[in-house]
Amino acid sequence: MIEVDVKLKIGAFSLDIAFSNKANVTALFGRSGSGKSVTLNIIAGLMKPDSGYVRLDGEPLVDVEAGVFVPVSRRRIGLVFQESNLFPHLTVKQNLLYGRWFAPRGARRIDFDAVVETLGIGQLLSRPPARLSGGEKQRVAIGRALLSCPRLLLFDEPLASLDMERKLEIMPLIERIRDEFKVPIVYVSHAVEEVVRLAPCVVIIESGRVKFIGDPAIVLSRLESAPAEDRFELSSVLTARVDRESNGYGLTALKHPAGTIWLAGPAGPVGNEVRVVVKATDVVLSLARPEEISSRSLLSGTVANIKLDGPLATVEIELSENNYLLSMITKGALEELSLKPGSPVYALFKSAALDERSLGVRKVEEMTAPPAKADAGAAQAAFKDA
Ligand SMILES: Nc1ncnc2c1ncn2[C@@H]1O[C@H](COP(=O)(O)OP(=O)(O)OP(=O)(O)O)[C@@H](O)[C@H]1O
Repeated sequence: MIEVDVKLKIGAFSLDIAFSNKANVTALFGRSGSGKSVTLNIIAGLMKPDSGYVRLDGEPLVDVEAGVFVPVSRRRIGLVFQESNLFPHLTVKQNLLYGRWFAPRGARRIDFDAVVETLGIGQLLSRPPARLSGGEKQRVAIGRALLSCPRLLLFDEPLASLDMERKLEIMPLIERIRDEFKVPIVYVSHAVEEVVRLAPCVVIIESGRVKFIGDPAIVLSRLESAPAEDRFELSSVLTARVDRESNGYGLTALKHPAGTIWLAGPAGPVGNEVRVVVKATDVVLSLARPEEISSRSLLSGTVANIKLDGPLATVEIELSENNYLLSMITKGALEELSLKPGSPVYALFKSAALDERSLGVRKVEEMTAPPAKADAGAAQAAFKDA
């Protein structure tokens, strides 16, 4: 359990953050300059708050009023930054052992070989960091942090400097650390996909304050709590179940209470619960059920709220209880459709706009039996069902 209640003024910026969370991963999410890294630095002990406390499992790491400040070296917190910060003069193995050196003898519960195996870095042990790719460096940095047998791992945008392929390699490793090594994590990220996949709890930070805290699937999809990102970042999270494994066209039908979502790839076995991220700019609204249209996913709902911003409008659609979808359309379209709270609407988006890779189901052959006969007739029937 992490408890944070701190205030800090640095120059013109003032931070006043309070949250507590029992979940294994807490994501800190917010736009650039909102105070995520300062919060992380206070938890790590790299910055001292003006007032307040940080507690880990009830034990204060800092408590200004009580005069407690545990120095960084004694907090037993593992840090992983955007840049791996490996020691250039040490080999991978020496970098890893350096992390281990920080773990008190009695607390070395995390096994060197298990970490090397989990992170897939066995073949890199004798190399210097200069001979590693960006993704490999990050894996070693995660290993070094893990081998210090930390009580808490802090990740500050660990995937931000990597390309999509590398991100998709490392995300499952962070999931394994979360699930197998059971070290609690505080994870700073700008990426909705990372937050949704890794964290059951997100803290939305805006201008140094906590704006909302809760399940990312709810918090990120509501107008009142969605972070004030630029419009291309605004996304909703839909929770659905695999209804049918891939049809003849390789699409997977996901059952959502408001309709069917078609995903352009695998999503695991029938019944598997998945969360898909839909960008607000990808969602089209219609008053009538559209026919003969290329968009595959069609959900029905009711307009809950509307926020105007210059020539654009963000429409929040209630799909089912605690299930919302944001759509960004033009103000002109909003007026032409006479949309207002309570209006029934259909929301459409293209399967091609959904990134099935962020679900973490990568090997089609492992998850889905090949279709007995991928004939076009069966596939078209599947489409009609949708
Ligand atoms: N050491 C410092 N001295 C002065 N101001 C600082 C210092 N560190 C951070 N700030 C300021 O505090 C504010 C919050 O910075 P912070 O790095 O926490 O933002 P962030 O949310 O992590 O942003 P990003 O996503 O871009 O990393 C910014 O206005 C920043 O300029």
